[in-house]
Amino acid sequence: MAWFARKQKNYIPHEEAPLHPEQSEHICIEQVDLQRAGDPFFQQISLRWNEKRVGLIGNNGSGKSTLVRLLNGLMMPEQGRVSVFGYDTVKQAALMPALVGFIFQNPDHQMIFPTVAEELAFGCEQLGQTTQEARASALALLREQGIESWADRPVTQLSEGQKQRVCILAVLIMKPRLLILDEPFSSLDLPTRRLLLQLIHNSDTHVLLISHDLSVYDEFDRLIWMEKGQIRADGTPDEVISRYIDAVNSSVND
Ligand SMILES: Nc1ncnc2c1ncn2[C@@H]1O[C@H](COP(=O)(O)OP(=O)(O)OP(=O)(O)O)[C@@H](O)[C@H]1O
Repeated sequence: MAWFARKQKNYIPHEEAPLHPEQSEHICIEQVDLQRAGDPFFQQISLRWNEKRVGLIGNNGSGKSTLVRLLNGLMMPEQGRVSVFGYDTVKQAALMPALVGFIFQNPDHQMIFPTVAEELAFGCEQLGQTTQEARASALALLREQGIESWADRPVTQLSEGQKQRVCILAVLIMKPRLLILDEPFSSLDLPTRRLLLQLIHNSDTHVLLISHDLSVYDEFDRLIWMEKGQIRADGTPDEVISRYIDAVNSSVND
């Protein structure tokens, strides 16, 4: 939610957030109930993790997007509690935009500035930098990525993959502690997908990635498989992918 985080008027950099008595290294979903379209969807769902690279898979409608929206405060549990590193997503909702960066499938829904450098610089200004400092930080990041020549390019003239790369950089420059990506690669070719995966792996933030392309989870620490609003499996990517493929094969053969 680059756009969401960066449009917050009362943005509080998480380094300045008051210490919470329950500050923790974990992301926790505790006994959460939630309805969708008036029907119970999550019932007493619980999850807890602190691994750096976590994936989320499941068929269409299984609840992946709903689950990640609980983590950035875009949705609120009806029962139970959701906390990110000890910060309650409801009671401390104002901190979520700084703690949790969000990337959607469609970069056009996230970009709000005319040029690449402005898109990146805005996040730095939110962190308290002056306009000049923010532009210098944006240029430094573009240089580090080998794409300094993009600085003054209009974002409308970038390809989908280039836009998604800028969106990811615009979120990473704000140093969120958790980066959530909801189907970020679906319209991208293989080389761009690999480049963006590398970018994610090189960052030291916690990552939660939703993808229908199972090959992206190769180097992930943990994979969670959702089905009909429940956790069907949770383990290493190899274990969970093999169980998922078996289930898909047996449902196709039924
Ligand atoms: N805006 C909405 N209003 C009401 N119900 C919704 C809405 N969006 C999704 N749902 C319902 O919530 C449930 C979970 O959907 P969700 O989008 O979380 O699934 P998903 O696993 O992310 O699916 P996909 O892989 O298709 O993106 C589904 O039953 C869906 O019909």
